[in-house]
Amino acid sequence: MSNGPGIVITGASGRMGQMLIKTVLDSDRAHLAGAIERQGHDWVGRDVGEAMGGTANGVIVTDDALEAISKAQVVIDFTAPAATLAFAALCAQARAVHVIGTTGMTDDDIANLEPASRHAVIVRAGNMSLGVNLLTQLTKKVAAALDEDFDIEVIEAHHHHKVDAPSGTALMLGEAAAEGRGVALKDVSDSGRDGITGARRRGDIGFSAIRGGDIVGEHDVLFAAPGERIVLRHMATDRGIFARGALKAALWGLDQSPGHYDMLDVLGLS
Ligand SMILES: NC(=O)C1=CN([C@@H]2O[C@H](COP(=O)(O)OP(=O)(O)OC[C@H]3O[C@@H](n4cnc5c(N)ncnc54)[C@H](OP(=O)(O)O)[C@@H]3O)[C@@H](O)[C@H]2O)C=CC1
Ligand SMILES: O=C(O)C1=N[C@H](C(=O)O)C[C@H](O)C1
Repeated sequence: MSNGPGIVITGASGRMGQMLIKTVLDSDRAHLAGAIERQGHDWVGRDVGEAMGGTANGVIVTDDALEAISKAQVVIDFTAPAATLAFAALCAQARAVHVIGTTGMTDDDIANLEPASRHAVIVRAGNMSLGVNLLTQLTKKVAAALDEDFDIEVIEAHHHHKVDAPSGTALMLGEAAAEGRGVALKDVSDSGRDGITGARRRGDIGFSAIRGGDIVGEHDVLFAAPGERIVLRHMATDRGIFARGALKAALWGLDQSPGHYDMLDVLGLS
């Protein structure tokens, strides 16, 4: 007898895909209903437990996403923007909760999720950990309390495989800082400085990205003024924090009406 709702994991062979599979298998509140990989991937047709180097668990990796999703209540998806948009359409069709951790989505990509969110629950966040979501609220408060004498910089560091910058988390923190200041991030964002950039513009929110080794994810929000600095910091040392957040979002999403939600909604921090 299987426990709780059936959850499908996309991008099963990925760093987060494997962590999510372990987290769902360890949970007594849900069960693993499917594991999806793209067509031609060498995991397709194999038992996912064995493919991960462990014991068989009876879930065979498939490239037939619609078939897998139609048998589940939830899809947890940490893949890539184009794949996530395609999975959103399938989740809407199957009325499955779609938990999206994928980052690097453009404003157009996010707008393109809207039709799906009219039929199914979407929970999307660039970071699913409790710590980072709490940090967004602290960032907003500090930014609201300080004036533009304090330059705001978001500094992030990740492993050398990461393909997008600034990270989804850095953008969440930048949005929170902008909200605290009562400005739109798009009007004050400054990322990718290189060459003769000119002096820093008062009121800008800057972004810097470090890529190296196996860094799981580190984020500083720096408030720098003449004579003093405040640094708010989050350090992730284990991808399990993101997977546990995603599972929490999945279970929460089952009780919601169709719509587009984030982790602040799930954690009751909004
Ligand atoms: N919100 C959060 O809390 C977190 C978000 N992330 C985000 O999650 C995403 C994945 O990160 P990570 O696991 O490190 O990346 P990986 O590259 O390790 O994994 C991505 C997986 O998605 C698969 N994939 C990509 N495109 C498709 C497709 N079209 N159809 C099916 N599968 C596809 C990849 O397959 P293949 O290998 O064949 O390309 C791979 O298995 C990133 O956007 C990252 O920023 C990461 C951690 C936390
Ligand atoms: O790609 C990663 O690894 C991570 N991505 C997310 C992001 O872009 O912020 C979350 C976490 O920092 C790890």
